[in-house]
Amino acid sequence: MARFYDVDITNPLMLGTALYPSPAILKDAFKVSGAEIATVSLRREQGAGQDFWSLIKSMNLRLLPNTAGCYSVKEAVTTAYMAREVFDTPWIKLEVIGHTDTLQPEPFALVEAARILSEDGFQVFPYMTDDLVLADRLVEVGCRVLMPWGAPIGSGLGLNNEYALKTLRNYFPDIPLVVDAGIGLPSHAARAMELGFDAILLNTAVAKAQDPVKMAQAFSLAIQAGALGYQAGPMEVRDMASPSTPVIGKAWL
Ligand SMILES: CC(=O)[C@@H](O)[C@H](O)COP(=O)(O)O
Repeated sequence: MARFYDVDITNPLMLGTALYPSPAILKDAFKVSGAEIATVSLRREQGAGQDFWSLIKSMNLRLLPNTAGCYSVKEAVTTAYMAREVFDTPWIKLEVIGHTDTLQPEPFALVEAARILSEDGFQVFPYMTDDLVLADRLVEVGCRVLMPWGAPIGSGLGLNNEYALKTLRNYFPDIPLVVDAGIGLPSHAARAMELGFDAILLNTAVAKAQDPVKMAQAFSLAIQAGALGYQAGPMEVRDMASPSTPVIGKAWL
């Protein structure tokens, strides 16, 4: 179970709502995944029409509005205020993009926007790189959840820097950590959970799968397996072989 600000979540899979082949497939993917949280983009889905929003509403999900597509503090903060108004939630997935090709977050603007929003009562989920110092600054300005990327949005590359993700886990044992973006396969998500992450946010890998509903189920199972593996306490990895069959009594043969 993860706790985001004052909300307990039983299913650690968070799904995006973009790029699905149809609204019916989106709905079935969410259903089969058991995801409780959906991220929605006020800006991106502005043209989606009333049917899209009615569908999202009917699915009874907790919404995490995002500031996708924002490139400055001003844009992100303005979008966050609009999202709070429209969705009536203090939650905001804060994206301030700094690079058009990699969609890498702009760390300085991210911290500044997170500071402004946290001071005004928002509960900020910052989409960030996996940088330890950036994480420190975000916590200093009030973030109580961190969302480092696995890899660039939509790339499907998985966990590009496991060392950095492990470092974040070690240094922030009490802050819920979510891998957000770049996940391509269920095994990537399982691995992040094995590292002790609290949840996974993904979109493209499910929406762009040949069978999004089946893929949503695969992710759900993989995340559950990874979380159980972490909780079970994995064995210590060694460089040397160690026989798994007892050797006692071998001399008698
Ligand atoms: C939907 C959303 O918020 C994305 O910006 C998110 O970061 C997911 O990324 P992927 O599409 O790579 O899973």
